[in-house]
Amino acid sequence: MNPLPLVAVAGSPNAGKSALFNALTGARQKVGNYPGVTVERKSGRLQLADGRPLELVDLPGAYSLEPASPDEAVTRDVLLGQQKGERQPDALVIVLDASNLDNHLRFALQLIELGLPTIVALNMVDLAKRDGLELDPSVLERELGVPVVETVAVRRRGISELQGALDDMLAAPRCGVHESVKADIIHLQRRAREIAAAAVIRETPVRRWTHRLDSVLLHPIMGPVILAAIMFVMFQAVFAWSETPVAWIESGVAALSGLAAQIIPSSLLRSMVVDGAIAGVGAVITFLPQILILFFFILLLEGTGYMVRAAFLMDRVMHGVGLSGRAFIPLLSSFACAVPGIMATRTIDDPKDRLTTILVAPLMTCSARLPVYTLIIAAFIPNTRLAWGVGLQGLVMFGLYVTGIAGALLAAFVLRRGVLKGGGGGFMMELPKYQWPAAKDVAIGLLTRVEIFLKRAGTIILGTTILLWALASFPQARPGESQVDASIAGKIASGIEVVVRPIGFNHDIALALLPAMAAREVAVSAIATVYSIDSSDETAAATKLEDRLQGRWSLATALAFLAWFVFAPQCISTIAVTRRETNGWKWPLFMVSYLFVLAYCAAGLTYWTAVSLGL
Ligand SMILES: Nc1nc2c(ncn2[C@@H]2O[C@H](COP(=O)(O)OP(=O)(O)OP(=O)(O)O)[C@@H](O)[C@H]2O)c(=O)[nH]1
Ligand SMILES: [Mg+2]
Repeated sequence: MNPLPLVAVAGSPNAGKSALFNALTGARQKVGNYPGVTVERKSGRLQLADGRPLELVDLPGAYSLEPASPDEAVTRDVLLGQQKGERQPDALVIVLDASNLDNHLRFALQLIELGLPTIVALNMVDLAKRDGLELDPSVLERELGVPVVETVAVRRRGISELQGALDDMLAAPRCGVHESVKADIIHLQRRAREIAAAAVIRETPVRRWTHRLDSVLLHPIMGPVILAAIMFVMFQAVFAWSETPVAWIESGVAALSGLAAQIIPSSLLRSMVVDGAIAGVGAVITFLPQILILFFFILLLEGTGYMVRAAFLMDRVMHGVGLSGRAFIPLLSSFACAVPGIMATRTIDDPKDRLTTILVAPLMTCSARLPVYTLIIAAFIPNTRLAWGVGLQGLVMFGLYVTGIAGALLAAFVLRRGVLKGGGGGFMMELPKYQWPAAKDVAIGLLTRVEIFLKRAGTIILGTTILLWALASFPQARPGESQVDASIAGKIASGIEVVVRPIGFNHDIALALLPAMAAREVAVSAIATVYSIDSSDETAAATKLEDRLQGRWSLATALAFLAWFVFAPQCISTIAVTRRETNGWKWPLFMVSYLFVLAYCAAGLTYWTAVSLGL
């Protein structure tokens, strides 16, 4: 059978390839206003006018066919048909950023030279126009020898024209120009500049907006102040905006729990559903609004192009500790989850640089820590307003994030002077133009978060919680004895408690630590489940988790627990992805050990400081 025609979407970073891919296939690839968003090939289907299907692949952006980093190598291998288990594409769609034409044409010229049937999508013409730049696509068509279609991927403008051009091209494949450009980079650059200059119809010299904004946002003093202010507002919002939706979810969970208790006759099954599944998973689900608020901000900052400026501002600090500017984006992604963050280090070319970034990535506060932080903060930090209406709870959260970042910088500093000594690459990425983020991108980003979160809750968190419920329910306690203390889980926890008592941890925490390795949120569901099992009477079951914690833990213990979670590598997926990305067990083991040691010391230090302060 004839395989589907395979068409690759290729071009320089941040040209809008993924946006165009999404517009053509209806897929939901991540789109963000900075280079290096896509680091793996992704494929999708679309239909040609005659009903034939076509396979489209979205590739990581590259500056040339000579790869500088692992993600660019993926692009080269796919395009040259050297990727294992994959055929060479039958045709190409090259995406160009109209307002950055000479830079992007350089790679395009190399691609056209491959001799595959090619279409050029002259993308982002809206931004070019906004900045006073008008281009003539027919000149480009003539110079490049391939069809050129103007597009605005995010508004779906030019998409049907592009689809038409694909139809024509696949009906009668026609190769690109053969007038070979000398392949060395100087010649390519010169030729690219000539073509770009020839295509200009009108250009107003001011690229106004970007310059004006950058003079403020990248200002050596104002810049960092604004960055800190933005982060600060973000964490305030996490608490300030979430109250109402959290209350809704809480009452929903309570209603469900009551309903289940009514329907299911008193039995082990009822305990499993009410104390295990609903109490445990319900306690975690409550934190969805906070996570979404945080991501709303992150998506806005990514979409506007501000994130790369933040990287730029941080570049000096990063260099100071021996990380490259390129480490910023992977570390930033790690605020969502260290797994994609560690994968994103493929954009870093220097191996030691990359390894350092991988090893410190788990110190960035991932969204799985948010439920743990929020629960403890809500229970132990009073909701008071300090000067200028700043909330204390948000301030503590901000502090935890900053501690994680400081820990990462410190760890990188030590690693770069010890085991991973060596020069760092100084590559800084180009700054994208500012723009309003597309509402759809933000919506898709949030939806993806909801999906990921609910999937985790329904699988790994539910599974671990039920397992813990079983371990905490058997063997059954004799009358007068606490069920949890009598159970297998209780016995294991007592063993762990011996190790963690010096840093102020109690039996509850010892019990939560092991299952929380599956996912950090399980710390919350584990505590909720255990309390639920231990309080058989109805009034206690209605008490909020926070209130029960207040009754059982000291403030010093709670703070030590927070400090532990800033550092501890409580996540099997992170360990697994580190093993995969470093091809062996050496580095993941190293990572786990140093992080546990750090966590233990930090928690101990916090506990004893708090105790000596009389908290
Ligand atoms: N105004 C405007 N913005 C666009 C257009 N196409 C893409 N964008 C935006 O440009 C940014 C980059 O788009 P992506 O699709 O992530 O770019 P990419 O080429 O896949 O980038 P990498 O995966 O990093 O190589 C995003 O913020 C998009 O929303 C366009 O035609 N007009
Ligand atoms: Mg992309």
